[in-house]
Amino acid sequence: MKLDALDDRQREAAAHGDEPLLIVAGAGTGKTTTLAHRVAHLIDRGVRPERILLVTFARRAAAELLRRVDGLLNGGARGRAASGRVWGGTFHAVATRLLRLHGEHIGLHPGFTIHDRADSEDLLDVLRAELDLARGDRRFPRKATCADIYSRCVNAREPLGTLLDRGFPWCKEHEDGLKLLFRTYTDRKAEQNVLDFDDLLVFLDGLLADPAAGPIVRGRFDAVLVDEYQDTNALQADLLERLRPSGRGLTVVGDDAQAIYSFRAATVRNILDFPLRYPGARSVVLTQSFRSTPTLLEATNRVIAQARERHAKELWSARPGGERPELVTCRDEEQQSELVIERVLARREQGMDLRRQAVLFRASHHSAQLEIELGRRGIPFRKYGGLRFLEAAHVRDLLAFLRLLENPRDLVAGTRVLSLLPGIGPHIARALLDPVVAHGGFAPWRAARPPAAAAPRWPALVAMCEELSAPHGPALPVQVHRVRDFYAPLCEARYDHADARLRDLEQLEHAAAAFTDRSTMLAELTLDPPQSTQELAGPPSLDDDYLVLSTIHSAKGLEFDATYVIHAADGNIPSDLATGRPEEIDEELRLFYVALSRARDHLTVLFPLRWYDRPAGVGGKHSYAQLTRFLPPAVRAAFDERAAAPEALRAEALPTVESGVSAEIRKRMHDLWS
Ligand SMILES: Nc1ncnc2c1ncn2[C@@H]1O[C@H](COP(=O)(O)OP(=O)(O)OP(=O)(O)O)[C@@H](O)[C@H]1O
Repeated sequence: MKLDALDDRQREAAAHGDEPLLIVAGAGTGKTTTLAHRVAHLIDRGVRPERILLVTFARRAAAELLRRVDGLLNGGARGRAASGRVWGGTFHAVATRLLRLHGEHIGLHPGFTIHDRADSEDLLDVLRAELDLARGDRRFPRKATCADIYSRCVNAREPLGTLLDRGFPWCKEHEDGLKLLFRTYTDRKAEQNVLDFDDLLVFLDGLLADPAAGPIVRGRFDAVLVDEYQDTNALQADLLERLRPSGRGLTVVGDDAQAIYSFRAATVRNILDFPLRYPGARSVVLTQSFRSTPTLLEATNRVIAQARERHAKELWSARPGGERPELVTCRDEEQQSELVIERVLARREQGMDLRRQAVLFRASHHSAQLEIELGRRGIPFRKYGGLRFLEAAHVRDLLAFLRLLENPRDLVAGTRVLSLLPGIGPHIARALLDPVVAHGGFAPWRAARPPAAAAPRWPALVAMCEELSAPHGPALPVQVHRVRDFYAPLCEARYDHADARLRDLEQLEHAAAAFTDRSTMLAELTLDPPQSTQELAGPPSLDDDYLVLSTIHSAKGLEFDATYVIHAADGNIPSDLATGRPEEIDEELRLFYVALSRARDHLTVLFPLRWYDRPAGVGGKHSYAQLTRFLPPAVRAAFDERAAAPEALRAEALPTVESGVSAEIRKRMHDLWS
């Protein structure tokens, strides 16, 4: 296979032999391109595709990479057949598959169901009450905090005491209670044959450490390639070492400058320490950006140079000059939206499709005002990030039915389902579920006596559960349809906008046809949730044109001809929620860098001087903002700075001097004399 399309360093990485390989690839330097070539090269060299494991951050990324591999293998049926056999997916998806195949070696029942983060929180909440931990005058941590502590301990491989000292000192006094809670949580999951996200990795670790099963699983693969290595955590790095103890056949690719997931216990140390973990590892550093113009790189290089610890690498580009990035100060959010829309439309007039342009922001709610304005003017857009499809209550309800059918012992799913019926609360639900858990099926419900309010619907529920949980039940879309029919009146009774919600579920019914079985559908949706019903409906048609709105986290790995980074104010980026420790500020800086490095040709950073506290404009409470600290004068020198409407701005901007504290002081001084 030819590697002509690559530059020298990319080619060196793609054609590298079996020694451990670290590719440190700056933004836009062709990391994805190189990885795709490496996979294709391995296949071409005779490695069997099913012996290649490709771990990516999201299912979409794996699919996109394998599509490129296809193309490189000359497309056609042979290429597709080959790339289709490669093991691709996220750590969690790969763990699920391996555990279903080999978990029995370590006593795991292959029919386990998976709890996502919200389910884990629910179970912890139930146990917290059951164990009576919330008693006493000092408040026991909330369910979300408990889940956070638990997950961080597991993923960062840190003992509870140390983690509490470092990250949750206010919970230290509850250390014993937390230990009891987590022990009970672990037992309860075992009784229910449930694994949570963290368990998937922990059980895979156990499987690989098992003297009998470990060699079998390791022996499945000749090559393991990992994308976005900068966002892996300690447990994931250890898992990789268990898969490839000497590092032979292991390739990791990443950019420490784009590490943005420490809140999931990811550690940028993994990439920095790779050469120490695998002595003799080859490191290839890619610095030629094929994406951004030199003028944009000048600015982004200056931004990331402010990071405290990183692989020093200055990106360069062979592309001709280009337009300097702009930093635009706006009066307020309205003006910011107007300006973005004006530019977007002007560029579309010049032939740049809407979807080659993106508006990026730190937090999902930062785009609220812009969304209203786009809606008002009828400009199509798609938003990525923020509330995910699976977080919507009605979607969770429907999936709870499917999960219960899959695993009648899943108490969290069962409680959710039964609580939908009138007259049933958590205690009655538990009493009804206990015999089902003990029996492992729904037969005990035939003779059960639900409360009077639930009685009219009870026979239909029991009949549905028995039929759909039987071994050779109807096809998956039919099952979803049956559940949706049963659920529709409950949804109408419970939620506003039931029509729209039921339409979402119709999408889910259509999407069900694409999965081989219920267990795969549940695992895939849980592990890599779609962001919206549109995404569930499959890739958009080429005729669709829409502006992309995205949180910075969801824009990772993407590129656009023009990007608009809005709300570049301190408090937004770095986020108020993260301004504690220097490491957190560094992570916010890297996020800002990820945002700025998505643009190929045009970059506009916008900063509204004044913004309203939510909800937009209601109540009229606004605050004055400071430009983000990540754009000090030395960095701003690489930008063209301008004010959106200088006249209006000057008049409006003046009060900033006299706002807040100084205005208060003046008023007090004034009042002194009245
Ligand atoms: N050797 C090359 N010659 C020409 N174009 C290239 C080459 N390598 C990559 N590109 C192009 O450069 C752009 C960035 O490449 P790619 O998407 O692989 O970057 P990346 O390193 O994964 O980016 P990021 O880390 O920022 O997500 C793409 O448009 C890609 O087609």
